[in-house]
Amino acid sequence: MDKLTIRDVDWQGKRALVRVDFNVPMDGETITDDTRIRAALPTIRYLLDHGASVVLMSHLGRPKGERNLKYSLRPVARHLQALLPGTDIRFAEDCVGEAATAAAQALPSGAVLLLENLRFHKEEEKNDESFARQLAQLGDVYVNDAFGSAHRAHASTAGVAKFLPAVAGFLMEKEISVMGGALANPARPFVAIIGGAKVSDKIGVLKNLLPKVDALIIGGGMANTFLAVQGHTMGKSLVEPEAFDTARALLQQAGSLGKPLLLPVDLVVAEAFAADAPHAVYPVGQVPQDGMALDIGPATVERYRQTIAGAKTVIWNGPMGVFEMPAFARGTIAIAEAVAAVNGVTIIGGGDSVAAVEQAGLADKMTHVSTGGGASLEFLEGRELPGVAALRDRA
Ligand SMILES: Nc1ncnc2c1ncn2[C@@H]1O[C@H](COP(=O)(O)OP(=O)(O)O)[C@@H](O)[C@H]1O
Ligand SMILES: O=C(OP(=O)(O)O)[C@H](O)COP(=O)(O)O
Ligand SMILES: [Mg+2]
Repeated sequence: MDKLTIRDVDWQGKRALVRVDFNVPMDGETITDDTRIRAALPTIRYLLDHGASVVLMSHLGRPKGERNLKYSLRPVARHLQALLPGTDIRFAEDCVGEAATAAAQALPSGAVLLLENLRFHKEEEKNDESFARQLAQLGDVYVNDAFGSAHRAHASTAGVAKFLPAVAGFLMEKEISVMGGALANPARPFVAIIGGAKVSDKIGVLKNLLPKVDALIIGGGMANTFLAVQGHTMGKSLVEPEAFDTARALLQQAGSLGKPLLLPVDLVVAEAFAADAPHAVYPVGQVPQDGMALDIGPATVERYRQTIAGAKTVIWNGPMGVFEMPAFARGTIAIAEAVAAVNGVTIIGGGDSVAAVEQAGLADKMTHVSTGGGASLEFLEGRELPGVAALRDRA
């Protein structure tokens, strides 16, 4: 990587302001997968071992600029304490203002302060300059270790780098080098699998991804929008009409490139978005008016499995269904098994996708488990990520 890293800084007596991606999947106050927290530990440990104090900042979920304790990072601070026993871990109720400033100033070397959710302030996602300056006041050197958020140009991922020396953490460095290496000249067939719920967020990436891959497999919430564009009734399923034009253009692009773009042929349809909702398998086109497609069906799994089995490189982001509910986890687990069995390079990324693969016990069967979903897609697209661009170039 052509960026400075934490190895290039003398940390003795300095306060490191570190952007991490602690946007972990939660069930109430329980962290259901702590991969993203554990992935930041090498950076945190290095800084502490080299005489720094560490101020951590992150977002959690999408609280839309308002303080909402449902999205508090306090449970994450407790978990971090369990992962780093013997380390002084503190928590500040706000990421800016008096509470944050006083706590940062009082922080002795060897101690860690986690700030409350950055997205409790609308200025974060707006990349507001004065908000970025307030964050910058909390440290001497800025470290970005939040690969999972590096595709966002927010105050904590980009703006803050204007006001402090800015370097990469070990996770950021590792993600960029592993993904860059594996995908620079991918062995073929190269198959991308895309699912999940951030449809309008991620659909734009597919346009640049399609020419690079040999087949594009679409499942999960993402598939519903494509099926709707093809004229199928989707009942009460997650569908994003604002993404219809992009989906239509992609179907055309796939046709003119002669690239297989695989969509579900059957779906697991539930009567409600609930773990115990009555559900049944329906062929695409027969989803009842009041039904919700919450997983791909068995015939779809079989088709996807065949394409995956022949792949030499696979990149996967986004679960095939609402895997958090066991009744709708089958498609995701079956696809995870198919990817795990591939004799080639397999990269799975995304906070929720990684949780699903961990839950299936298949994470160590993958070549690389990335902390970034949207970030890895944009990286793969060939874009320079704003969170990386903002860091200091190696001279
Ligand atoms: N058919 C579907 N309808 C609604 N939500 C879905 C569907 N399929 C998958 N999801 C949801 O998508 C979420 C993950 O999406 P996303 O955040 O884009 O993936 P990742 O975190 O892996 O990048 C999961 O919480 C899952 O329940
Ligand atoms: O969870 C994340 O991305 P992912 O769901 O694509 O893996 C990142 O923390 C970014 O979150 P955001 O998509 O709300 O900016
Ligand atoms: Mg996610």
